[in-house]
Amino acid sequence: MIPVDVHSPASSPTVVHVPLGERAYDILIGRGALAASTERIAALGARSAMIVSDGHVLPRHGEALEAVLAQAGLRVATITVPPGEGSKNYAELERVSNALLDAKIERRDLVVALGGGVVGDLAGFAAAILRRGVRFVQVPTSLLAQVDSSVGGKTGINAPAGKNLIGAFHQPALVVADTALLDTLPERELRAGYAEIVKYGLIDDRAFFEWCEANAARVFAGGPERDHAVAVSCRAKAAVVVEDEREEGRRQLLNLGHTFAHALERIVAYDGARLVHGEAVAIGLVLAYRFSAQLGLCPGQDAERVRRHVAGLGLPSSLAEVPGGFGSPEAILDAMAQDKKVKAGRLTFILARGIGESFVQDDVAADDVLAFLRQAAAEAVPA
Ligand SMILES: NC(=O)c1ccc[n+]([C@@H]2O[C@H](COP(=O)([O-])OP(=O)(O)OC[C@H]3O[C@@H](n4cnc5c(N)ncnc54)[C@H](O)[C@@H]3O)[C@@H](O)[C@H]2O)c1
Ligand SMILES: O=C(O)C(=O)C[C@@H](O)[C@H](O)[C@H](O)COP(=O)(O)O
Ligand SMILES: [Zn+2]
Repeated sequence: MIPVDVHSPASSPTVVHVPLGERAYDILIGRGALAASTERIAALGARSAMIVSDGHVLPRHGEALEAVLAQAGLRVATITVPPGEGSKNYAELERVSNALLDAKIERRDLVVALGGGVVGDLAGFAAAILRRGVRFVQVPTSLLAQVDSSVGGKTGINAPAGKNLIGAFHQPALVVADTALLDTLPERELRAGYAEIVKYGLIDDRAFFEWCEANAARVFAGGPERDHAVAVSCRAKAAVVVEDEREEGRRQLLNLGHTFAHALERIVAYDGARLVHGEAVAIGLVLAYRFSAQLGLCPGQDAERVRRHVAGLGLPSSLAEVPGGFGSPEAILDAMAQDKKVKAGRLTFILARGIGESFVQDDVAADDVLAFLRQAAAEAVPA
């Protein structure tokens, strides 16, 4: 089964349906999607909702969401967490869970995540474990969250040992990706989110990568290209999730670049002032292609083309660009041992035979990884 676009009259949101049986849901995409979602939310039949947001997003978009929820007939409570990756931890999970219990949120009520991927992952995980599973709605407000984290049901928090190591699969009941909410997103976060867009081209859609090369500036500027990129990304992600919801096979492709990225995020101790997730992914995508080229799997020109595109947009593309340093090749390899794709102690990487031709490679030799990391570490920042 593949996700289905439901055609609607002009100016209505684009609807991508995610056909996951009893866990099926819709993604509403476009400017004004939030205001247009009242009936959909009312149809979920909840009595109460608790908005989980952060201190940057709530003051900008909280009122609009509260109005929609109230119009849908829901009683509304709110909790905020500090902005940034540091909130994906046990302490915030406990605080959010207790707030949900204090508000007497029941299984059929709604946890509504209003924010970027941090809020979505944290609130989604709280919903997954509260009363052994409460419904939740994603209202993603960062580009990254609209194109990736709000779809697919991966929820969780970080552990000192590694990224997203404590979590659960818990699908949302609805995703409302109102692209107008991105108008307040800082430029750095917009760029970081773009890394997860171009990832879909690199995974299996060369034509979309070429579209990205031609249109990245317009995606940053807003307008129809941005909405198009969000819709293409959601469709691409939904197609993979529908095929392999719990990441036993093909879904691992969505992890392209992430074995490197998550290791770097642990090394910077989830300090977004140094590196945010999308920036780590940008470096990881370039390294995954360069590693593939070093192993003789991928033409060097393709790896260079990926690097040029990423670097040309002002995203970091090398280890040397990790602010404050990346530790050492050995530290990166050590962090990779906690990757969730590890099987029987052996590393799995997403590698590529070319642009749009990625594949899952189990049993990658640690010596090959270390040799590559040593070479990548020795290089200066590329021109
Ligand atoms: N579950 C998944 O499938 C999945 C996929 C990709 C990434 N992730 C996770 O997502 C997280 C990264 O998400 P992110 O990049 O959205 O980070 P984020 O949630 O920290 O948001 C980035 C920053 O932008 C601010 N912000 C968000 N929306 C805004 C808006 N409209 N206006 C003004 N400020 C706004 C936030 O307050 C924050 O400071 C990471 O933890 C990553 O692991 C999860
Ligand atoms: O949805 C997925 O599957 C992904 O891998 C998407 C990634 O962009 C995302 O960063 C995800 O959270 C990584 O998952 P993890 O299982 O490697 O923690
Ligand atoms: Zn990611």
